Amino acid sequence: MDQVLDELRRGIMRQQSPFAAGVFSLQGDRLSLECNTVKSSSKPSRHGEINAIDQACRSIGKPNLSGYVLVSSAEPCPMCTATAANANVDAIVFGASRQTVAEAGYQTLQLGCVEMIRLTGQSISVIGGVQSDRCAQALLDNPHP
Ligand SMILES: Nc1nc2[nH]cnc2c(=O)[nH]1
Repeated sequence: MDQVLDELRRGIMRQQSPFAAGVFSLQGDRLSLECNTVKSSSKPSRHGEINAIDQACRSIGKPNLSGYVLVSSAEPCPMCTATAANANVDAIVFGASRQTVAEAGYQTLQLGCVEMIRLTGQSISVIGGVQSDRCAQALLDNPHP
């Protein structure tokens, strides 16, 4: 999560929204580390998690991340959770909750990551609240304009 928070700060310095994510092996080796690029790309789908999943798949040359974990600074939205499930990640780890994302003024679809994974029927572990104070602070310090 430390690396993800560093990437979030790099994104803020590039005038991006305060979200970042990475894909790591179960041993902790990094496959990708990306920030949200919705603003610079004008594409609503360019969440940090989508960028990290895309880059991770590109780096291994296949759209399958089984054996890998998605780590995100904030609770993945349904779009990102579905993409992680499509890529067969083993687990999703996140920091700030969707309630904090909403509190900072960013749009959130009120379907939680755990509920979304349950709907997929896949057995993907979800661990929320990791370094949640630091992740929440990064959002609240950089609210939606
Ligand atoms: N988790 C997450 N929530 C968001 N809400 C708006 N953008 C993002 C993003 O990149 N990640």
